[in-house]
Amino acid sequence: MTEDTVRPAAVGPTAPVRTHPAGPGLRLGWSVVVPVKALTGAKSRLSALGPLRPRLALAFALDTVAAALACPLVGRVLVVTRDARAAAELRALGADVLDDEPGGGLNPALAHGAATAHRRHPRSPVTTLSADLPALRPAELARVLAAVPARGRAFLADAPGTGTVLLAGPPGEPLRPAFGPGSRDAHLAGGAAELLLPDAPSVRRDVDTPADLAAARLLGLGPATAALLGSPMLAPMQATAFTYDPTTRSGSVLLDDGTPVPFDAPAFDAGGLRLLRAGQRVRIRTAGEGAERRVVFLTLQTFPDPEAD
Ligand SMILES: Nc1nc2c(ncn2[C@@H]2O[C@H](COP(=O)(O)OP(=O)(O)OP(=O)(O)O)[C@@H](O)[C@H]2O)c(=O)[nH]1
Ligand SMILES: C=C(OP(=O)(O)O)C(=O)O
Repeated sequence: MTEDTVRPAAVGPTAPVRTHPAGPGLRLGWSVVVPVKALTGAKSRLSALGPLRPRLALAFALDTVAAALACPLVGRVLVVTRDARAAAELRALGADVLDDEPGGGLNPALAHGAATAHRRHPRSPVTTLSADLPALRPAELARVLAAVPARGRAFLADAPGTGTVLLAGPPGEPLRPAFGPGSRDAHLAGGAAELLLPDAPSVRRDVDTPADLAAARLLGLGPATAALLGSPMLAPMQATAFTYDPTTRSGSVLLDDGTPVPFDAPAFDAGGLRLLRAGQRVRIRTAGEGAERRVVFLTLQTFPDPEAD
């Protein structure tokens, strides 16, 4: 079976462009449902960022929602979250916020958000949008939404091609979300059409890992994420390896003023090293202050830094 035959529902940039019969004064537009996990548990694969991780998850959501609200085809953004801080900051941007009931995780949250959107705006098509798209550009989102066929559900895979960043459907049609590992295949198997757009890298660039963050930087980060990562604590600096435990892949470095700063396995892994010896000169990035300060990225001075501008 060829790749094409296993994608019977695929549509591409030549698919008919959907238009909406918006009369004068009517603001139909897409309803965009954005799920935002409670910040304390969000983005666990970015744990190398230590205390910065929840703030980064919020910055991703702020940049995603701001870009969606700036998209000309979007009528409104409905955030689904149980996080009070995320709710307040995203509401201030102009999003509507729903509580994360029934609290069963991502798919029930999305089904709840989509059902509410259908009820409140029955003539609008509905799409989900992941909240971890810090490089999202409004014009690229418009290109994707314009390519959604008028009938049936359609989805856009994430940049690695295994997950899903967006699942869309016509007014009134339940979205039947199947997010989670391998969701691209699950949505395809469930009968949704795959959108095959060559030209929407910022919509597909979800950020789960430090390498994803480096890729998003190259596309251009939104203002909230850029401001957070531009903080002086995250600037690269030199240090000296002090301790290293190969069983836990954690240890500490000494800054050039003699201050020890710890690192854990995700920070070590982010730099691509296999081992470290006391006394080696390293290049690091740190986050947090005082006793909270820790190394979030570490590599040998001679190795490339994937986060480098
Ligand atoms: N409302 C809500 N959103 C969720 C939930 N779980 C995940 N999300 C959101 O769904 C999208 C995709 O989730 P993931 O990429 O797995 O994000 P994550 O769970 O923060 O990241 P990891 O901890 O690395 O898996 C993001 O917008 C998350 O904020 C949930 O239980 N409720
Ligand atoms: C939940 C998903 O996101 P991620 O792959 O980013 O965890 C998904 O793609 O279905």
